[in-house]
Amino acid sequence: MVISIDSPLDMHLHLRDMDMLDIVAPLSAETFAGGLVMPNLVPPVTTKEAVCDYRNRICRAQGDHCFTPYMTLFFRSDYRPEFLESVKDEILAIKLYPAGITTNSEGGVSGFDLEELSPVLGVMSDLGIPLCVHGETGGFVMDREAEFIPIYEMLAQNFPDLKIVMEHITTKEAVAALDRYDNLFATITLHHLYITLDDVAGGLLQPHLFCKPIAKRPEDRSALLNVALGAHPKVMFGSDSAPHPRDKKEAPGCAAGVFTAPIALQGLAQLFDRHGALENLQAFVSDNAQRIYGITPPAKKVVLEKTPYLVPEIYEGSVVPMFAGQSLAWRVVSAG
Ligand SMILES: NC(=O)N[C@@H](CC(=O)O)C(=O)O
Ligand SMILES: [Zn+2]
Ligand SMILES: [Zn+2]
Repeated sequence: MVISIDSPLDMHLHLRDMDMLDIVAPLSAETFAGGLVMPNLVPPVTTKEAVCDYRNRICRAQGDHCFTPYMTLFFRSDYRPEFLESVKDEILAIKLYPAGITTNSEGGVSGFDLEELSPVLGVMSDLGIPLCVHGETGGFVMDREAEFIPIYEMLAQNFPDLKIVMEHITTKEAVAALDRYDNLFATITLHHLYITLDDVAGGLLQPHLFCKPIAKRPEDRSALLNVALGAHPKVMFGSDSAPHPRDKKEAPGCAAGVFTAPIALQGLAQLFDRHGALENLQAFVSDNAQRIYGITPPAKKVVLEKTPYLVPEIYEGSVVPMFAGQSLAWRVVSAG
């Protein structure tokens, strides 16, 4: 069996910098037509110059693959309106992190005081710049996302014209919030469609499946599967592919992040096929994002075939993917 996907998009992607960028950028660019590139570098991407320089480094690293890096800026509440106006054509979204909640988020916001956030959110709304959010509180780790939903609601109510993307959702509470506000959208990762906390910590600890937000309960995964497999019009694929060097994962103090970019389309094809939902994969992995963000990615046809594919144990001796050493039921035959 063969399927083809037009211009697959990864709307939440960590490409990192330097050596890691050189390893992972070509892997995303090989099978995806574009991706929303996260700004949590060290230091974070907070100036127009940093956005443009980073885009140039990505384009150099991706080789001759046809791939559009859609850039983001790291949210700060002290951005001036003139700055936002001057940077708006270089970015697709601004990404907000609560301070210290995930990898390289120390420079994020330390509270959700509307008065403090309003000036920047108001200008973003006027300029049509979407807001992407890592939505977790500092509460108990399994409750962090559900506790954050009232903050999403407060933002959605106060800025009805601002598009707000709940990034990498993991709970049934986040799925339920989607339909309560016209301006709330979400990305869903591959790993959160496959795993629960049991897969991470139910047996021997699996560092390569450890990420923020942590994988949740079976009923949460079911809620995510329901909207992803049904290609709910407000959800998009965002891998949250978050590579870390192997020695930072297989270590005490394991870094958070699952590396999925090179196996994401194969993993999605296997999942949608298993659930008899292959006809919805195109919408989940491209069409919904095109409509939500108003983008037209480069034309790229990716052909997948139902033939076993052995996932590499490691890339460039450095970074271990999800499903390392395991066989997936689908392989990429061609992309271009
Ligand atoms: N998801 C993760 O566990 N890690 C991401 C950060 C993020 O997306 O929260 C990373 O940059 O490593
Ligand atoms: Zn995040
Ligand atoms: Zn991320």
